[in-house]
Amino acid sequence: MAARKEGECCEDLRRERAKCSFNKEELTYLMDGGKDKTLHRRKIEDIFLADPEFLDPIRPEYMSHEERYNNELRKACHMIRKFNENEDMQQLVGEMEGIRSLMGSGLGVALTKDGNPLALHFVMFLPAILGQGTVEQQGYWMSRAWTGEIIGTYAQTELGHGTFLRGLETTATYDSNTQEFIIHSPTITATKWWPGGLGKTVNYAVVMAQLYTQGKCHGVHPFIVQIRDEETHQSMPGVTVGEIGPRLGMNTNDNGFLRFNQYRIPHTNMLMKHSQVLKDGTYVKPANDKLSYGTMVFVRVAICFDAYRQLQRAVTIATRYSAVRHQSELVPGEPEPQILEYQTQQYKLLPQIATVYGIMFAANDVWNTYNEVTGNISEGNLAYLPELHALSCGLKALSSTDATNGVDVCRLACGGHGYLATSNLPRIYTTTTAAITYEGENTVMWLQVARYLIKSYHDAQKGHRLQQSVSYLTTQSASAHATADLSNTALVAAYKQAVSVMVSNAAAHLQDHISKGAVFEKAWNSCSVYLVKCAQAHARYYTCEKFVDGVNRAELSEGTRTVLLRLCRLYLIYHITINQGDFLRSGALTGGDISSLEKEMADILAALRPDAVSLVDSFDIHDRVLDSSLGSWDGNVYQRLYNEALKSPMNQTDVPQGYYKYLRPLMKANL
Ligand SMILES: CCCCCCCCCCCCCC(=O)SCCNC(=O)CCNC(=O)[C@H](O)C(C)(C)COP(=O)(O)OP(=O)(O)OC[C@H]1O[C@@H](n2cnc3c(N)ncnc32)[C@H](O)[C@@H]1OP(=O)(O)O
Ligand SMILES: Cc1cc2nc3c(=O)[nH]c(=O)nc-3n(C[C@H](O)[C@H](O)[C@H](O)COP(=O)(O)OP(=O)(O)OC[C@H]3O[C@@H](n4cnc5c(N)ncnc54)[C@H](O)[C@@H]3O)c2cc1C
Repeated sequence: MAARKEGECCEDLRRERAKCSFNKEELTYLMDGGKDKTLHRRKIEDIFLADPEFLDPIRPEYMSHEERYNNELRKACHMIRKFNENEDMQQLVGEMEGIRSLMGSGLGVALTKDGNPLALHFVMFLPAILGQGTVEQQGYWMSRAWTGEIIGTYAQTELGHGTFLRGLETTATYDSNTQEFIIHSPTITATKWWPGGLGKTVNYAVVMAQLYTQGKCHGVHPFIVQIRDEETHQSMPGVTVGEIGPRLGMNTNDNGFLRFNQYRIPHTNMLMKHSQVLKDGTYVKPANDKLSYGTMVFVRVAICFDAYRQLQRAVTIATRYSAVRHQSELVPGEPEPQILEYQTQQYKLLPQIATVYGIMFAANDVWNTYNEVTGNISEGNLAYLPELHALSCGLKALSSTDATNGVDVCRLACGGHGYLATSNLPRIYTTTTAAITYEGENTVMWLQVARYLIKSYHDAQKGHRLQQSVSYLTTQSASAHATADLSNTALVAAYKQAVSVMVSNAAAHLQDHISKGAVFEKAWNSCSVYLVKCAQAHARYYTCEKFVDGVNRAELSEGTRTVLLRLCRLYLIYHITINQGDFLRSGALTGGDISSLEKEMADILAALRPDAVSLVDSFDIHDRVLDSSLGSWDGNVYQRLYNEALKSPMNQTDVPQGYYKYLRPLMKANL
C-alpha cells in the first residue's frame, strides 16, 4: 500500500524513519491482534479505498446540510451493497473488527466522514436484536436487517430524559384483546430525541418504552417498531418523525425525533429474551431488571476501541507535522529546529501515543470480560454483571475523556494549521467529544463506578470476597511508602494504595454526612465531586495495570519491547505526576519519589523522541483514513495546505458576489 508504507517522503520524515530503533510491523500486529488480522485489515482497506464511489465530489464542508447527508448516504449504501456483493466480502468484513472499522474510526472515517447514517443500524439495532431478542426473534429480524432490507436504530433518549432511564415517558401498553402493544408519547418531553439515523434513514427502531400490562407498569423494555413504510418510506400513520438539526459534529448521522400517537404493534415485536408478556397479558420478570440495558453495555465497550483509534489518528497527524514543522530558535543562530525537538512538544505528544496503548490493553481486557460475562448470563449466572457494568462505565468514561483531551492537545500542538478543517483535527475532535455524552454522560458513568466502589468497600469491611477488579480494596493500608522501589509493579501498587485510601475517605465522608442526619442519597450528592475523583483514579489504576500486564505478556523482540516499556513507564509516571496529590496524601509515594519520577520522565521523553515518528507510523493508518493535509505519510504539508485552499469554492472567482452586493456599496458610499 504505497501511500502508507513505501511512498516517497520529505527529507525530515526520511531522517526520522531512519532512526527507528524497533520493528514497526510487530507493533502493528500487536494493535491489530496478530499478523493475520493486519493483513486482513489491509486487504479490506485496499478493496474499499480503490473504489471511486467512496470519493467525495468536493470537501463535505462546502456542501449544504442535505447535500452532505445525501453524499454520505450514497457511500454508506454502496458500502452495504459491496458488503453483500459476495460471500468472500462478507467473510472479509463480517467479523467484529470489520464492522467496528467500517462503522467507526477505522476505515469507516475514510468512507463516510462526518457520521455514517447507517452506523446505528450496525452498532445498536443489530446488537439490540441479538442481545434482547429470543432465538425466533433473532432469526426473523436479523435475516431482514443484516442485508439492509430493513434499517433500524436504537430509540431510547427523549427530550426530557436521557440519563435517567427510569424517567422515560414513552409507554407500551399491552392490549390482550388484539394482542398488540400500543406505543404512545403522552407529552412533548416523551418525544424520542437524538437516535442516529432516525431522522430520514431508518424504517425501524428498537424503542425503549415503559411497559404496562394488566394495569401495572413494569419499567423500561425494548420493542421493535416500524417507523416508515417499507415501500414508500413515508412515516407510518400515528408516527411523527424528523431530523433534529445541525450539531457540533457527526452531522450526517441524521439524528432524529420521533413521536407516537396510540400506535399499535404486534405482540411479537416486544424483544422477549429476558422478560416476557404472555398473550393473556401476564408479565414474566427477567432474572435481573438491568438486563434490558445490555445493548448499552456492549456499545460502551465498543466506544473504548473507537476512542483510542480517534486518538491514534490525531497523534499521527500531530507527530508527523511536528517533525516537518520548523519554528523559532533552540540555540541562537542555529537553524530553526523541528518543533518535535522542544521538550514541551514531546510532553504533549508522547503521552498521547502511550495513552493509545493504555486504552487498547484495557479495552481488550474489558472486551474479554464482556464476552465471559455475557456467556455466563446466558447460562443463568449473573454474579459478574455488576463488575462488568462498572468496568464498562469506567473505561468508556476514561477512554472518551482521554481521547477527547488528547485530540485537542494534538490540535493545539499543530498551532494555527491545526485549526484548519483540512488538518482534519477539528472533525476528529467533534466526533470524539460526542462519546463523552452519548451512551451515558461521563459524570453519570463515573458515579456508577463510584457506587460500585463504595459497595465493594463496605463488602470488604464485612469480610466478603471482592470481585477481581476491586480486590485491592481489601488490602488498604495508609502506611507511608517505605522503600525506594519505583518499579512498574511498585507504581501499580502505589496506584492501588492511593485509590484505596481515597475510597475509604469517601466512605468516611458519606458516613459523616449520614451521622449528621442526611439521608444516604443526599449524603451521596454532597460527596459526589470526590466520588467522581475516586472513580477516575480507579479506572486509571485499572488501565495502568492492564498496560503493564499487556506489555509483559506480548511476544516482542528486544527493541520493540524496550520502546513499548518506555511508553508504559511514561504512562504510569505521567498520570502519577499530574495527580501527585492523591499519591502524597495517601502516603503511597513521597515527595522524593515524585521528584525522581519527574526526572525519569524527562529522560523517557528524550529516549522516545527518535522513535516518535516510527511509533505513529506503526499505527499503520492509511492516508485516506487520516485525511489530513498535516499528517500524510509524505510530509508534504505546505503544498497540501496550499492546494486545499485553492479548492475552496470562494477561490473559483477572483471577486466574490458579496463584493458587488455589500462591500462595494459601503466602500463607495461617500463617492
Ligand atoms: C463499533 C463502534 C463504533 C462506534 C461508532 C459510533 C457511532 C455513533 C454511536 C452513537 C451511539 C450513541 C447511542 C446512545 O447514546 S443510546 C442512549 C444511551 N443512554 C444511556 O447510556 C443512558 C445512561 N443511563 C443509564 O444507563 C442508567 O439510567 C443509569 C445506569 C445511569 C442508572 O440506571 P437506573 O436508574 O436504572 O439504576 P440506579 O442508578 O437506580 O442503579 C440501580 C442498579 O442498577 C445497576 N445498573 C445500572 N445499569 C446497569 C447495567 N447496564 N448493567 C448492570 N447493572 C446496572 C447499578 O449498578 C445499580 O446497582 P446496585 O448498586 O443497586 O446494586
Ligand atoms: C451525538 C449523539 C448521538 C446520540 N445517539 C443516540 C442514539 O442513537 N440513541 C439514543 O437513544 N440516544 C442517543 N443520544 C443521546 C445520549 O445518549 C444522551 O444525550 C446521553 O445519555 C446524556 O443524556 P442527556 O442528554 O439527558 O443529558 P443530561 O442527563 O440532561 O445531562 C446534563 C448534565 O446533567 C448532569 N447529570 C445528569 N444526571 C446526573 C446525575 N444523576 N448526577 C450528576 N449529574 C447528572 C450530567 O453530568 C450533565 O452534566 C445521542 C447523543 C449524542 C450527543
